[in-house]
Amino acid sequence: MSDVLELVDVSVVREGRALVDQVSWSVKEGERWVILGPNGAGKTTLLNLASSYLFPSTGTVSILGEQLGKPGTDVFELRPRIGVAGIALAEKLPKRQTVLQTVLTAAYGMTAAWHEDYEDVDRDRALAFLDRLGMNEHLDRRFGTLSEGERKRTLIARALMTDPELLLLDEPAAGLDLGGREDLVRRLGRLARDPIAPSMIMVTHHVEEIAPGFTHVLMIRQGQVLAAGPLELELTSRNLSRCFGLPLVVEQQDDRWTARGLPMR
Ligand SMILES: Nc1ncnc2c1ncn2[C@@H]1O[C@H](COP(=O)(O)OP(=O)(O)OP(=O)(O)O)[C@@H](O)[C@H]1O
Repeated sequence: MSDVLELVDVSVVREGRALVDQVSWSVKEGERWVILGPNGAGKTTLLNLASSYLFPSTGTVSILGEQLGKPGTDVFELRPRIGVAGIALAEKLPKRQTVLQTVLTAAYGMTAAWHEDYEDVDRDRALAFLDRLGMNEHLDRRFGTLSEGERKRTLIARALMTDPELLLLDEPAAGLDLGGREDLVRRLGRLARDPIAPSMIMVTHHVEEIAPGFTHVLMIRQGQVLAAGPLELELTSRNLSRCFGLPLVVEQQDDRWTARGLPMR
């Protein structure tokens, strides 16, 4: 299996502080990774490196075989090969655009609808992804009027539009109610178990949001990797407690994970 993402001794330094500190990490084709860590740990910084929007201060980052900053690597050719669904993108998308237009514009690497002559094949693809994400009843709704859950599902459909080789999800279940979260976890699970779906990296704050089909976890604290490897080996009470800095018990049941703090004495 080839490397979809490879970080070697990567640091990102801002104002004299390492937001990501000497991180080495590799993601192979077909793997589905979860990044866990407390607020400010460096999760989004890792995702920004993986999306080619941030370059490391030191160390090397290679995405889909292309090393960032190396002569010959063109990030504008690389970016359409990476699907990104996150809050930062949602803020850039026009609120008056319909759900269908929001997904269709991704086929042309744009955020806004410039022209209406999209090809039927693109329209069919957009409709198929929206159906898969349970959005086919909302095709003509304006993006700005969607609920948090509907917005999140639209963004994932949009991220899939360019047929990416790597899919990056930044807290896809944040702000969802219990039903919305469970619906999204089921849909992400179906995507994660699809052998032709892209390699995936998802940032989350909660182990309950890890969908069945995810294979690996990276735990980060204060910019440093505490654990990285297969979920079954690394998502342990010991590692999670070290990561979040308090005693936690993690359990797995029927392909789902839960975590809780131990009572105070
Ligand atoms: N441009 C910057 N200059 C200085 N500090 C920054 C900059 N960008 C981010 N930081 C800091 O770097 C640290 C890591 O940020 P990052 O957004 O990667 O964390 P995170 O793990 O995603 O956090 P959260 O869970 O709160 O979203 C934080 O302390 C943040 O305040």
